[in-house]
This record gives sequence, structure tokens and C-alpha cells, in this order.
Amino acid sequence: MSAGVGTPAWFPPRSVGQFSANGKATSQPQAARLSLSKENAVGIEVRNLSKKYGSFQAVNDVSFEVAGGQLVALLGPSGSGKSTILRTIAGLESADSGSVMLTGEDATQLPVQQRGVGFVFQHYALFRHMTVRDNIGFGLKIRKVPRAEIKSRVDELLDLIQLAGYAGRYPSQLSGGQRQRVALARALAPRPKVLLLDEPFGALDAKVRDELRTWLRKLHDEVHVTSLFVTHDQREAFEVSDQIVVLAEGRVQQIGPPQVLYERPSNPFVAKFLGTVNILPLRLLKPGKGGVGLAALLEVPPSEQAEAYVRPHDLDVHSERNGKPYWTARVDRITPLGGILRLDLQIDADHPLQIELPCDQSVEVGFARGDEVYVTPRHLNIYDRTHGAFQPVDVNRALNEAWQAGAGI
Ligand SMILES: Nc1ncnc2c1ncn2[C@@H]1O[C@H](COP(=O)(O)OP(=O)(O)OP(=O)(O)O)[C@@H](O)[C@H]1O
Repeated sequence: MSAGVGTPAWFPPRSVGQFSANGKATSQPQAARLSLSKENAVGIEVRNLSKKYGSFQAVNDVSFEVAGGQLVALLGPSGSGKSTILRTIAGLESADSGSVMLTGEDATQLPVQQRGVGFVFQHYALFRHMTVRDNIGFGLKIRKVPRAEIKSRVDELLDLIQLAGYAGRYPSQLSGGQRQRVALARALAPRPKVLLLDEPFGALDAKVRDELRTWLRKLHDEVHVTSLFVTHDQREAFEVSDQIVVLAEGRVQQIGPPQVLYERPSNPFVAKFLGTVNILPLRLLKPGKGGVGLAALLEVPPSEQAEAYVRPHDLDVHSERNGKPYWTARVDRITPLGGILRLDLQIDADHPLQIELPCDQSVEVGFARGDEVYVTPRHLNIYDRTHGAFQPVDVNRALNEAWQAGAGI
């Protein structure tokens, strides 16, 4: 890649707030603010944004920040308000209340053309009668950039999107994935302050989508333009983004790096939306031989209102008890899925259970349908409905500590 493509504008250092699970700002120590470099200055700041369509509240008091140079995903189910937020940031939609700051400037009242925003939609909006070169150079041409400069910028971008040999083609002569790459180059050409992507790969088939995700992440690592990416696909958000803003019903549910959200969800919605999770009754979790059950390993013993949230890969299955807390279950179905083996089990009629084992382990499993097995959790999140809070538990570590303390298990 040639130097200078998409080089981020210099953002004056300003305060970066911390956000709690509900998206509300909390204060940040002065020292941390002063140490900000231009890399982590705020690129996009959305503050208390609300929007109604008629009486329907599509966006409800949404606040979040995208640090300069980061790629952040707005993730949520259909209708959760993602596109409305993105379009409001772009200036294509106006909010009822709240503000939008772009690289430190208040853009709330600015028209679209003055926001310095690049936009890529799901349905490629390339001009059909223009070549790839003219499409990419379009934004520069209307800004009356000299012809030689447009040529060199377009050449630079053609290299970046790996379509150097396609400059003279028309959109109809490109694949869907190639068209989206051209759309991205066109959005990047005028060196936008921020790039907004609304399900840019949504119309493509699964394989191309996969390739483009990897490509987009690599491209972002090269150009570092502050980017906000809308998706309803949890895997897509995990693969491409530095941070995820999870939305439901127009509200921010949680903000954080993908793995943190996966391991430490702040509420049941986030836990369920970010991947398969078993929700199991703690009262059916039996103590290991000798009587020390999970309750004894916790700082606060779980109440009747508590449930265990366990990911399928955080469970072990054995034909014998092994001293650890366990659920008794019956094997319902065994499904090989390439690299993993999925076991569907039943604790009782109301409590199905799913386990995923790596294939090398599965060779040794040797269970058959109808077998009674002992299922032990390695890691679980205990959700207490009374207090509405999760307590993560590393079961093996807690057991080791209990054993070292002399507990009979
Ligand atoms: N112009 C409009 N008039 C009325 N209602 C609208 C309008 N645009 C969006 N909505 C409603 O607002 C809600 C949020 O829409 P939005 O498109 O922002 O959601 P989304 O999370 O992007 O969904 P999707 O993933 O399906 O695109 C939806 O219930 C939608 O029906």
C-alpha cells in the first residue's frame, strides 16, 4: 500500500469517558486523559441520542464513543435501531434529541456534505454507467480536485482494494464482493473523518462474506480510519471489530471488546445474543462425592432465584462421577460437525443441554443415545434474577482452592 492512504486526520486530544453497561458515561481520572495520544482520541461520540418514528421509540437515550482509528461494531437484532443510529451520525436522519461529535467537532446540526463521513451500504450504490475508476474518483471530482491528483488517489485505492486491473470495468462486470470493495474505495477516496458501514456484506453469499470480513479487518489495520460497522451477525462483529456496542430495542445493552462481552455479559440478553448458552437450574447441580457442592465454592451461595449460564464448550461429560459438581443427564443426540462434536442431552423434560467437544476428545467419548452421563461445568456465569447480576465462576479453580484448603470432595 502506498503511504498516506486514509491517513487519519489528527484529532486534538480530548477527554475519553468510560461507559458503564447502560452506556452512561462515568468519569475518568485526569492523568488518564492527559496521556491520550492521537491514536486513541475520540473519533465518534454519540451522546443521549433518541429518535421516535410516530409513537415508536426506535432509539432510546443511546450514548457511546468510538476511539480514533478503531473499528467498532453496532450489533443487535433486526429492528434494534442500528441503521437509524448510523444514519443519524451520517446526517441522513435527524434525531429528536442528543448530539453527534465527529473528531471533536459538534456535527449534530451539520448537513451530510459537511460531516466528512464516508458511507457504505448493504446494497452497492455504484453508478452503473461509470467505470470503476470513475466511481472511485467521483467524490473527488465533485470536490473539484485536480485531475492528476484524482488519478493518483484512485490508483492508490485500486491497489489497496486489490483491483488494479479492473479500473476500466463497469459495475455489471464485477462480482458482488468486488463491487463492495469498489464502494469502500469510493467512500475512502475523499479521506473521510469517519467511515460508516451498514451491513456492507449483507447481500453476499456466506463464503464471499467470510473472505471480505478478513479483508476488511486487514484493510482497516492498514488505513486506521475510524469506522462504525452495523451488523446483526455476532460472528461478523467478533471477527472484525475492536469493540462492540450491543443494542436491543433501541437501547445500549453493553459496550466492550468482543471476548469481554462473551465471557462477562452484563445481562441475559447479551449472554444469549452472543452465542449459544445453556440456562440450567442450580438446584439440580449435585455436589461432588463427599458433599462439597458448587454453593460451598461461591462467595455468595446461590439463591432459588439463581440460574447457571454455561456455554456448550465450557462443559465436560463423563460416564463416572469425578468429585466435581455435576448435572445428571441423558444423551439425546450426537452430531459430528466437522471439527467439533455436538451432544444434545436432557437433564429432565424441561432442561435440554448442549455440549460441544473438540473432535480429538470426542473419539474417546464413546457415548450412545440413551446413556446416562455426568456433566461438569468448567466455567459458568451465575445469574441472580433477584439482583439482576451475573457472577462468573471458574469452577476448576474454585475446586482446587477448596481442595487445597482441605475440603473433602
Ligand atoms: N422511516 C421509518 N418510519 C417508521 N419506522 C421506521 C423507519 N425507519 C425505521 N423504522 C423502525 O425503527 C426500528 C429500528 O429500525 P432500524 O432500521 O434502525 O433497525 P436495525 O437494527 O437497523 O434493523 P435491521 O437490522 O433490520 O436493518 C424498526 O422497528 C423499524 O421498523
